[in-house]
Amino acid sequence: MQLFDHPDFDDHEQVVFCSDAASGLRAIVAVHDTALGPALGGCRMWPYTSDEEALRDVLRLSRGMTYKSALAGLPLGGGKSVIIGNPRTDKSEALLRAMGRHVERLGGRYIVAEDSGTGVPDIKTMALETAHVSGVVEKATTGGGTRSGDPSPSTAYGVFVGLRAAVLHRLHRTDLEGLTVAIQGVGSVGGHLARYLAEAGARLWVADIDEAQARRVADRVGATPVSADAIFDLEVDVFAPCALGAVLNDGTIPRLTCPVVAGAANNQLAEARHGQALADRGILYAPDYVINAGGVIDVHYERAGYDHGRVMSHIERIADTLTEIFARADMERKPTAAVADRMARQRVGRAR
Ligand SMILES: NC(=O)C1=CN([C@@H]2O[C@H](COP(=O)(O)OP(=O)(O)OC[C@H]3O[C@@H](n4cnc5c(N)ncnc54)[C@H](O)[C@@H]3O)[C@@H](O)[C@H]2O)C=CC1
Ligand SMILES: O=C(O)CCC(=O)C(=O)O
Repeated sequence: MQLFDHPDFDDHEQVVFCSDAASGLRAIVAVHDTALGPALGGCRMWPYTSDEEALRDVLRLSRGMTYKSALAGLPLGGGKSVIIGNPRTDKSEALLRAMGRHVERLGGRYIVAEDSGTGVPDIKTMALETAHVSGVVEKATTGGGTRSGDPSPSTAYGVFVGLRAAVLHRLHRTDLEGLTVAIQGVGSVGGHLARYLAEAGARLWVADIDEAQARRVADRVGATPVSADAIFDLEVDVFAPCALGAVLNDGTIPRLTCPVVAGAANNQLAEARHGQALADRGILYAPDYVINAGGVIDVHYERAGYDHGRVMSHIERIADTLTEIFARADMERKPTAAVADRMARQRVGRAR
């Protein structure tokens, strides 16, 4: 397995392979860049079929976090971790505590939070061994209620305001009444996004490999459930990928007829060239790490002093950042993803 010469290595500051024989933990922590601050990023648990697949995922995810925090204007660097295993069957207190001890050994260079396959209780278990966690504290909302440490509702809100900005730019529409949206993956973020969109009057189609979950969300928000494969072929205004990565690839892009792709999933482009492939088809792509920054904004304020109103207005600035990226991409005739990458690298470069 390549490491320093890995195509996704991208000068990572530190990559740590973690194991714990007693609990069966096998994990990788990737710290991409700490120029702007400590590397904050979620811990994904997934039954990777090879170590190589896990390494590639964590390297791409952690670089994405550097760019995400940079363009969200946060004093944070980029990192991420993956646990190799099935979150339904392989999770145990011993395994999560072992992961917490590995995070603690990094001395605060990496701060762990939730991602696919981990939730608030898991991060709370890690917190028994390390203080370097976020996404765990119950927070008061402006409506007078409370919200758990789970950043997913904030991520979904950011995707919602970002999607609105993309629709305004590409379709010149200021309201979402009757807008048609296909959501791929209706777990934590996709489920909340469906609610925001339904409340705004959008017509929704939802798909999930967990078909019961797709039906539950569809019933709740009045959407139409479709199969996980059919979601790419719908004639809709917006395709919102909210499952896992590499969903925009040589096989799927030719099937899309929507003018806008705007969703929460990390690493949506299988390869950088797929940003150009979308632009060639006239599809406006909202770069993933820009539109899905609501979660990292939320967990940042959890550590820096939480004020729900301030968090929401910071998240709403995602729309301004996207609008700037779309305008520059139009002007320079470049894919939006390439423009966003350049802006993020400039911000990190200035911090260095
Ligand atoms: N949770 C958060 O706050 C944030 C999440 N993200 C990203 O958003 C994505 C979704 O995250 P969560 O909602 O937290 O994860 P989740 O695990 O709660 O939900 C993902 C859903 O997608 C479904 N799924 C997986 N593969 C699928 C496929 N091929 N077709 C259809 N459905 C499929 C799963 O069954 C699951 O219901 C991930 O890529 C994550 O990295 C990004 C920023 C923050
Ligand atoms: O949402 C989180 O749990 C923290 C940030 C993160 O990992 C992400 O944005 O992918």
